[in-house]
Amino acid sequence: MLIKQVVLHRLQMQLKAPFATSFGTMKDKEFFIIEMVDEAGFRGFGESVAFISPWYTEETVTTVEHIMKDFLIPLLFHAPINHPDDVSVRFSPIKRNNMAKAALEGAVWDLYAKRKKLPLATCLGGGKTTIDVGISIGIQSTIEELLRKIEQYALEGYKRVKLKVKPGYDLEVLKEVRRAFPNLPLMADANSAYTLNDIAHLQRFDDFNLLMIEQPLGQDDIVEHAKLQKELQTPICLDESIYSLDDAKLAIELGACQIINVKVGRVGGLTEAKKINDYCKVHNIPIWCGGMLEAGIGRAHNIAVTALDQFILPGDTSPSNRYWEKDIVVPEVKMEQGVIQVPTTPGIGYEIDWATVEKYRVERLILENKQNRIGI
Ligand SMILES: O=C(O)CCC(=O)C1=CC=C[C@@H](O)[C@@H]1C(=O)O
Ligand SMILES: [Mg+2]
Repeated sequence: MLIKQVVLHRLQMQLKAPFATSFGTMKDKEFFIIEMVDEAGFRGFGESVAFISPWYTEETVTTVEHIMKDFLIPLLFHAPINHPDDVSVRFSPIKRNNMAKAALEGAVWDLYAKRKKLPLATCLGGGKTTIDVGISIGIQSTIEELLRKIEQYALEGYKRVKLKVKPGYDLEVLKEVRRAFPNLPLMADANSAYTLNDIAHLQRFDDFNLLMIEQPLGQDDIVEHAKLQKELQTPICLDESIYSLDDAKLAIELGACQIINVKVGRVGGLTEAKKINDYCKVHNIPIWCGGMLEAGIGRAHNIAVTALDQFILPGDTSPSNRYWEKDIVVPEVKMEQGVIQVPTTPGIGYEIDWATVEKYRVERLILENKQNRIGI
């Protein structure tokens, strides 16, 4: 296929409720929808996940725009693409900038699946018909409020609860949550809020029967995580430290984690996520799909990748109404009894709700392929 046009729609959507982590609070989400048109008139869609500030990774909405527009899209226009797996090879001269790469690669995968008239999950090799859903709860102003939220989400059917923790908002919170919900599948995400000086403190997390503790130390601390894991009973799950299959290999080999959170944007796309799936399957490391407060298109990509077989644990891909008054896809992503159905229609399996896109759009950029090459 030959990419003829890419339209970048920059959207700004208000979250239903602010989301607080150890690194800051988000009230709304700004991102790009990538609309990609091929020579046959098929349209594929991707979504960028970087935040407005570089507090989760170094990328931002503005760096994603710059890298896509000035470097990656010209590479895509350069020559036809035989298979979406070729995109990461085409992008390899550009260092990192994984979220920019993944946004475009996701649109190529959707295009490819639509041309094949197959669901995206099927094209990736995923066989699940439903995916298990967990929820990530931001830092709350009081423990009472947190307990009330957990009760509500448990009633809605979520299969596990992830709490955000940070120094000063951890042991007491976990103790109260465990007291109120002794059997709840529970985990904690620290977003790098601790250091190796906190080993004794982190050992106290072992009292709460957590499924895992996510990213306790810094993103570059793979060796330190290996040291910490030796001192903890609770399995460590890495998030911010894993940018690629190579990072996953290193972390597993060093014993830095027992579980991996795979975010498609962070690892540079669906092809890399699939490689991590296959490697972790061989090495018996359970994985799950993390979230970046996505709107419907990113959510659809997450559902498709979670259909792969090593995505054993419930992910953070919750339904649309968890975050948005109105999502940008129809139908919206729905959860029933803690599961989301994997779509069976071609591509991402959701239609774009253009009226809603226009309502939230703050900028639109149309890039045409001026190279008059012959497509396949
Ligand atoms: O529901 C989601 O989309 C996941 C939310 C979530 O936990 C996260 C979103 C963005 C950055 C982090 O705070 C974080 C995570 O670390 O997994
Ligand atoms: Mg995390």
